[in-house]
Amino acid sequence: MRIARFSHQDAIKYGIVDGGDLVVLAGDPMFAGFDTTGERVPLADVALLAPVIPRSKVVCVGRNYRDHAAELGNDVPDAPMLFFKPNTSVIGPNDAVVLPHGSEFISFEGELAAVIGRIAKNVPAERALDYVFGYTIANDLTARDWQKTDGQWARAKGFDTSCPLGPAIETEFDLDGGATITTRLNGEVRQQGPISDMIFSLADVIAYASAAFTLLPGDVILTGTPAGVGQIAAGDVVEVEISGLGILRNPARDAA
Ligand SMILES: NC(=O)N[C@@H](O)C(=O)O
Repeated sequence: MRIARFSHQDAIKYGIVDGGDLVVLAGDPMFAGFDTTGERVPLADVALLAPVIPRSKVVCVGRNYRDHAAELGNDVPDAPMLFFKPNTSVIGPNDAVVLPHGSEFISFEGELAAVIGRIAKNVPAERALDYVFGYTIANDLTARDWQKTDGQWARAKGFDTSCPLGPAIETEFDLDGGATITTRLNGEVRQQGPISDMIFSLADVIAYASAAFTLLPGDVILTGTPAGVGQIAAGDVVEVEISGLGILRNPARDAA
């Protein structure tokens, strides 16, 4: 089932994608279940939004693909290397990435994202995927220069608009189905890597994270990026495609 969050006639709604239409849901499916209102809205008539605004946090994993760690001259970690992005960094499909003043190098990083559906604390890896509501696409935009100079990654990873999510949440996505992440910059393929290359599985990451902090319904986990990251500039368009989840497209512009 593919679930979208969208604006239509000045209202924010949730809906199940059904061909070219959205079957409107009575409320936020994460909290209100899947009752529908019976209303159908053409997809062409709506503006897709980020499929979820994380309740508390976006948890990210760094250097979870060997080839990406290597391309930046980094070793792979012994355990999932976690960092956060604030929910104020989240934007939706087609929203502009605003390149922050003061950074000379914003990099795209295409990633698979998981949306947590139940409160998760001290969850063992064997049961971790039971806590996943669904899957979507993310772009872990990074101020590479601040990442080097600041020491801590709060600014480099958390600036406004640094976390595009979308286009929708897929509740039936096969993690072992051979999906690949493809990132295109202005139509040119820059990243292409199978999610099977992840060093730490999503289940490992949920178990590791939930041992330290509680994951809430609506929290999002970014699972790392494969090799091929690069700079994005004003006027560019970046697309991240994951087979089975669609395409997340975002233009970039300079801050006013
Ligand atoms: N270099 C860097 O920040 N990478 C991480 O975000 C990652 O590995 O996905």
